[in-house]
Amino acid sequence: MASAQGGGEDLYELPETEKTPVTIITGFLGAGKTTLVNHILKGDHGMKIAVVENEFGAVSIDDALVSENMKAAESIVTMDNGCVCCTVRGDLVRALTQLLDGGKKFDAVLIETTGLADPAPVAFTFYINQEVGEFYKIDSILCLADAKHIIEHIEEKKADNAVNEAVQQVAFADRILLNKIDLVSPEELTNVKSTIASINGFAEVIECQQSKVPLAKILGVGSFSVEKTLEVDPDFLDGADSQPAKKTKKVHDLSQVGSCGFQIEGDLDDVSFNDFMQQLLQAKARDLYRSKGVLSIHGQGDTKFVFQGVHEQMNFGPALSPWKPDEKRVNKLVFIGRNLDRAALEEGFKNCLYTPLPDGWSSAKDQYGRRYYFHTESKKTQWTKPTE
Ligand SMILES: Nc1nc2c(ncn2[C@@H]2O[C@H](COP(=O)(O)OP(=O)(O)OP(=O)(O)O)[C@@H](O)[C@H]2O)c(=O)[nH]1
Repeated sequence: MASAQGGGEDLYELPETEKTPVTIITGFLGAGKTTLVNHILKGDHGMKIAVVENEFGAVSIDDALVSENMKAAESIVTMDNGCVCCTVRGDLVRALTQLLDGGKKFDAVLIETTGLADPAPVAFTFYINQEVGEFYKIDSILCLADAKHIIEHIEEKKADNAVNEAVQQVAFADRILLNKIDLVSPEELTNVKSTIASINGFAEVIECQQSKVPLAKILGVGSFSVEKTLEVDPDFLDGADSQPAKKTKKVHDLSQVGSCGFQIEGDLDDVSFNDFMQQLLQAKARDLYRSKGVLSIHGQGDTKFVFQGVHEQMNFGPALSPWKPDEKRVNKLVFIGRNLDRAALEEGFKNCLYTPLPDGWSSAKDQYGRRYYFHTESKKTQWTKPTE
């Protein structure tokens, strides 16, 4: 068998203390993983940290949302070729070996998995791949849990042979950051803590907001233990000494979960966009796990807007930097969720594009923020946008 930290014979030459510690950051979509990565990078630790990122979604938005803080990372490798747990032996191995090829020595590596990743195959990579196992060791598997939404995801029914990613993420963690406690009542907090404890009674649970936790509690903690992992998943190391294909486990079934990414050039009409999002949330907040966008709004000069949503929770505001003078105004939007109607979403988004009004028409907003249209000469007034 290949090297197994905390057990088994170690066939690799590099002593454990020389290996680069890797923190695997898991947690369902929108739980606060990127917020945690930013918190770590901004920390006053003097460590050289590399980040391996993985996005589930056709349009890459995270770059626009986190670029400023990411400058603090020594190196960033992005894997956008599907989900890290499904392509694990390809993308992840490549990303980690790419860091080695760069010749820099890092004090820590953070792997931010997608919210839909099953952490087991990610951790397994450290045992199946000789080069990865030789130079890296898992320091800890951290799971971000959104105190407001995690129970919903844990209770979600899956096909018999399919993994519930939210359960797996909690089960495999050796540290659980129970985030967004500002969004729950004390009773809800107690309830979510007992649900987590019923899945994983071994991991330390740290309550937090905005993923803010003392770094000493999460980095260099050496809390990953292969023995504990084997308690959760007795088959964890099956196949580690032979072919990866031997490891047949529950399937990672994302058949109903999809990512819809759209890009349109131009400016958006703010009222139309608001209406579009409100209607979407009214109809689908439960199924809409995650939404992210970068927008150019008509009448707002060079301000670039970003928004981030987790179910019905939406944050909207100016981006870290404005549109550059020569930058194309491309609005990007990504929705991730269950049973999403791509065509309807695309149509709805396209209808938000600002188009000039016909001659003589003007518009204003009433006291409720609703837009109405009026003809400057005839004084005709209407709610719908005039076409001529
Ligand atoms: N109210 C509240 N919002 C939070 C908290 N922590 C993070 N958020 C917000 O939750 C949203 C999602 O946070 P991210 O850090 O992007 O979550 P993520 O897990 O990286 O999301 P994915 O990469 O899409 O899976 C953002 O809008 C954050 O600002 C918190 O403690 N309270």
